[in-house]
Amino acid sequence: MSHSWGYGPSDGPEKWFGGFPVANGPRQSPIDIIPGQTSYDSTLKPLKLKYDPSNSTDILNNGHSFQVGFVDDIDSSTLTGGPITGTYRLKQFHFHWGASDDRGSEHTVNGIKFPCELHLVHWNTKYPSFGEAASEPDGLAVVGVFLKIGAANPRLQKVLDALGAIKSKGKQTTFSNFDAKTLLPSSLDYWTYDGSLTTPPLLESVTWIVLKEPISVSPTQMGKFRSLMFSGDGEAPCCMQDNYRPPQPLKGRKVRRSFK
Ligand SMILES: NS(=O)(=O)c1ccc(C(=O)NCc2cccc(O)c2)cc1
Ligand SMILES: [Zn+2]
Repeated sequence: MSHSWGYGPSDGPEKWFGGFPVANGPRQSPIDIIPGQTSYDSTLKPLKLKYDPSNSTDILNNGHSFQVGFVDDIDSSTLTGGPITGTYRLKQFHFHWGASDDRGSEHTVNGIKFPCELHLVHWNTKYPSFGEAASEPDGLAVVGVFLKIGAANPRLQKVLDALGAIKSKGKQTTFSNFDAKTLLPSSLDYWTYDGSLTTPPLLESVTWIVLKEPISVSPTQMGKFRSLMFSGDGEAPCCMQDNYRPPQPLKGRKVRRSFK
């Protein structure tokens, strides 16, 4: 069965059920977060993100987005606290964005789309590897951060300046000494719910932790995201944009919040 999926009319989110039936499962992501329908949970702990800048390794165009990878064979860049128990290791971060500034995020808030959304992907160290954790209901934790149009964000610049070297699918280059913490907003207030990967294989193994406060991005910086290609060298050029899955049915799930 061909597992080639994408975001176009013939291979996009409305077509993923064919190859990945879990697409219509009970805990799919993303979702529309309706703040008035979330429950404040005073037992939720503060998020603890401890990222070691020396852990970043590379930046890769994987044909769906681009991701910055981290060394994850020791507990040096970790997520603890929040809604999770135990220690989760940072494996990579990546983004989803639109063809124009009016769309691009995967999660929405009261139906509002942001132009971009950052995902910091972590896996539960009670399992031996990311791959094994990815098939466990408590295997992954992804921190989602919204990007909102405003002043240029200097903390994004190092990432954006590297995109020229990974324009087409499969391109990869070294990316060292990047402190992922600099991408976080000042407040770590969050919403949390049980969900899934938002791309195939859509595994229902993600504890989602979506920060309430967005970080800024300028229209020019958004243009740099859109300079990437879904396509590889020698293929028909296809701009990397609108690489987001729309919100999925809540199916009775509760969304909790860490703040009053
Ligand atoms: N957009 S997302 O954060 O939900 C997301 C995070 C990671 C992945 C991912 O790692 N996909 C590749 C994969 C998935 C499961 C097992 C694997 O070995 C690899 C996909 C989506
Ligand atoms: Zn993502």
